[in-house]
Amino acid sequence: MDRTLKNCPAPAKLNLFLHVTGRRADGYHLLQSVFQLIDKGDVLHFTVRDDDVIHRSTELTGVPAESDLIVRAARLLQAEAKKQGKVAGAEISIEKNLPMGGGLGGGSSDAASTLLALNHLWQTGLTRSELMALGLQLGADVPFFLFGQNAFAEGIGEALVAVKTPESWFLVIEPGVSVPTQQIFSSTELTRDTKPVKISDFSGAQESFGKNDLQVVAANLFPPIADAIKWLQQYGDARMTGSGACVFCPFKEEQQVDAVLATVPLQWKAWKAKAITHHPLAYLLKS
Ligand SMILES: C[C@](O)(CO)[C@H](O)COP(=O)(O)OP(=O)(O)OC[C@H]1O[C@@H](n2ccc(N)nc2=O)[C@H](O)[C@@H]1O
Ligand SMILES: Nc1ncnc2c1ncn2[C@@H]1O[C@H](COP(=O)(O)OP(=O)(O)OP(=O)(O)O)[C@@H](O)[C@H]1O
Repeated sequence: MDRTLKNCPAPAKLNLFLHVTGRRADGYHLLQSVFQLIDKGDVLHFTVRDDDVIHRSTELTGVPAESDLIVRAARLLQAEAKKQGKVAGAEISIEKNLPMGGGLGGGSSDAASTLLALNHLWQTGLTRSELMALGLQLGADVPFFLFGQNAFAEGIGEALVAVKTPESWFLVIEPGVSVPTQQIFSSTELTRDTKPVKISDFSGAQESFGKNDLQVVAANLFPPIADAIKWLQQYGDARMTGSGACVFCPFKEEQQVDAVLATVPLQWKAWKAKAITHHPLAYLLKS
């Protein structure tokens, strides 16, 4: 039985497009989006404890341990372990690389990797769909990371179908602001009536498909987002991911990204990432 899992990746996602098609009675929005995994993310380390303490050994500025999605994910799974009569505790440390409030799904991916790693270490044996149901309690983006591959998402983001996406490189700009997702979704400026599309519309598109309906709202509220989009649009179809703040542009070749990366104004942090097809921890659920 493994007692440690070190260097567990928690990859980021990009929303290749994000359409808001309606609103549920509880205020959550109906979306259509394609979620793309990329080879950049946070890194988590887990060690099983002999007691039932869940301890986060890394400080995360602005995120107390009890509200950290990592700790909350561990506690949800611990409750399942307890039902099985198990004593389940863990020591967890984090290398946080993704910006918070960046639209890259960092916190959600951390939570998903925690569920995958601890389900393995504690031998709780939950299935993928059981973990996805637990994850949805933590946030609309968590089920996607547990799904394990690029997906066309509907519902509030939890109804997922695997989709093939182009082999791409991305240039990502962090505009230096943190966007509260709830503020964007609750804006009176947000349009909520984009006409529903079919997966085949996305798959059959030769060029970049759709738009991000949250972008206009976020860019108006946070001018650095508008500035980053305007700058990156010189090189292609630049757009925002999720509710922002990060902005990305796809390229076919790595050399093209490198060339543009070298010219990004110093005011922004920018990096390149490659599209990946599967979640790097997906193997934990295969056996
Ligand atoms: C914008 C996206 O990142 C796109 O992938 C997600 O829809 C947001 O996912 P998330 O960060 O996991 O979001 P949650 O933590 O579940 O929700 C944050 C807030 O965003 C709003 N929210 C979120 C998802 C959704 N489909 N409709 C919403 O209206 C709700 O007001 C909610 O209070
Ligand atoms: N482990 C965590 N990592 C990052 N943020 C966390 C974590 N746990 C809780 N949070 C809280 O969640 C908020 C949103 O963080 P996150 O980085 O996931 O945003 P995001 O990338 O915009 O996500 P999304 O694309 O899902 O909207 C943070 O501002 C922070 O308060």
